[in-house]
Amino acid sequence: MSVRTTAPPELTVTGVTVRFAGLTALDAVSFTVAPGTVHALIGPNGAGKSTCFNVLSGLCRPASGAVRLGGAELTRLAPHRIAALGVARTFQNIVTTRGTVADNLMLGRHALSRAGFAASALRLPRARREQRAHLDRAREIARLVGLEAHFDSPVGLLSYGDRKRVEFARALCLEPRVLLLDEPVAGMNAAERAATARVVDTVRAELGLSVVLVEHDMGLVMRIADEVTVLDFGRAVAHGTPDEVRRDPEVLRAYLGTGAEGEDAA
Ligand SMILES: Nc1ncnc2c1ncn2[C@@H]1O[C@H](COP(=O)(O)OP(=O)(O)OP(=O)(O)O)[C@@H](O)[C@H]1O
Repeated sequence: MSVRTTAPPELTVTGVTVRFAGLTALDAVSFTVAPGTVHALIGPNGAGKSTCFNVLSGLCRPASGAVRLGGAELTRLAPHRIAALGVARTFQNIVTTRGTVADNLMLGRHALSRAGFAASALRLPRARREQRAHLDRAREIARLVGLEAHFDSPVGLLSYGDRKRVEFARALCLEPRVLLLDEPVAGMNAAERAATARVVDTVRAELGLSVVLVEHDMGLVMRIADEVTVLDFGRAVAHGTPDEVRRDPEVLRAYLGTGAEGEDAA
């Protein structure tokens, strides 16, 4: 079974530029995600956070720049190759409404399956053993994210917060070394947000992975991030700990705009 126990490699983003027609969505953006840390990408609407996630996960090819995971070059690889190298992502909008929690998590395990379709279809002993091991691991991951009691429940019957957690667990089922979380608490109530923050702490501690987080909820970012990169109009305008970026004049300017005193900063 593919369970990684060593520390994740460093994820480095160097001079990444993305252009859409005349618009520069990312302008020579660089940052480093240290092994085993939670690194948040924040910034106002349109700053380039989603574009950056799309580059990291292979959905968008940069015009220039590089993304590396340890010694492996990820730049311009197809999404499934990037996932196989250990970078899994969640999506902001939940697409999962069909099947049980177990079914959805087993879809995540499918990419790791070695037995092959024919062996599984013929129910050969090796394939059965492998299926059993994957199911056990999926159940273990459901426990980590607090979904064990719902393991056999249809996803469509779960609360919004639980369905977001299914998406989280599905990404974890790929046994990533780096997990990209796209707005994991968007639309959640306060209790669900607090529960998700605890889950991020738990998976980081128990699985030892690095997390890259895009999130508008500043309370969550300040509570769980070790490092923050602030994007504004496609440029990385600040890096630092949550406390450092909170006090950075460039960050205040990006969020409030010049002369826009009194606007909401989040
Ligand atoms: N496929 C695309 N084609 C053209 N322009 C795009 C495309 N995707 C993003 N953009 C533009 O690139 C810029 C960065 O967008 P992006 O979605 O990355 O920002 P964001 O920080 O994620 O914003 P939000 O917080 O609103 O999700 C925006 O001006 C956006 O309109």
